[in-house]
Amino acid sequence: MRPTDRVFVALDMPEIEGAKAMAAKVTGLVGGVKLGLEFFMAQGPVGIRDVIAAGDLPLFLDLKLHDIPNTVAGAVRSVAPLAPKFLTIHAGGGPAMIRAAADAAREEAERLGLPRMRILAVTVLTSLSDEDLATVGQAVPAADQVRRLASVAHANGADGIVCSPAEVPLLRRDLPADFTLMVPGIRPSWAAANDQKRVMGPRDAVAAGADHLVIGRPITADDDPAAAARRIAEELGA
Ligand SMILES: O=c1ccn([C@@H]2O[C@H](COP(=O)(O)O)[C@@H](O)[C@H]2O)c(=O)[nH]1
Repeated sequence: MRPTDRVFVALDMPEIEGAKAMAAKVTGLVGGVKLGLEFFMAQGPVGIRDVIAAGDLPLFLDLKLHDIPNTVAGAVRSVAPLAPKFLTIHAGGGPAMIRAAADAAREEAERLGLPRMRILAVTVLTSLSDEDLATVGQAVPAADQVRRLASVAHANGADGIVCSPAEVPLLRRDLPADFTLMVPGIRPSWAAANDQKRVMGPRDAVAAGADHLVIGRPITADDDPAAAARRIAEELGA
């Protein structure tokens, strides 16, 4: 994989033209685009198709599905025609929900004759600290909870997980090499942390064993997004 292929830029914005323009600015400097709740709620599947058709970048659809197994399986089937490379669900939905999503992704890809989307299970959001977890009644360190949820996700057919860079070294020891670690909470030394709490720089995250990095505001909020993406690519060895 080329260093730039590791980076998915998070296009967290509501407008189609803004998302297309940002994707165009960073094409060649990143490996794909991540469209999530802000864009999907505003523009839906039609908007997703529009952004993807305008460029030539793989899609990471970050919808963080979390519901009963039957409902999540239906949602996976509904987005399958968009052919995302990756789709997120919440690992906290439990074993049956994860299994339902993985089965639906496989069956629907076969039915439609499309490449199978990879199901990634979100473990503990990178915006949460150990103290935040204790506040909501999970009195274990984030790293322990991530490890537990990663194991549940792997055992139930997920293709990988979303975790913070801080947990990557531990998970790389526990999990097979082909289990994808998709890692947000990436902050180059020159970028603000914003609402992220469990963070690391891009080079350190890859050195720790991350497969892909999700990077939003350090690129998209910069006065020159292409220059920011280039600095990150250079930091990764491009
Ligand atoms: O635990 C998680 C899961 C998903 N995300 C998403 O990644 C990007 C990060 O954006 P930044 O601007 O680089 O903070 C964003 O779209 C989140 O929804 C995450 O941050 N943490």
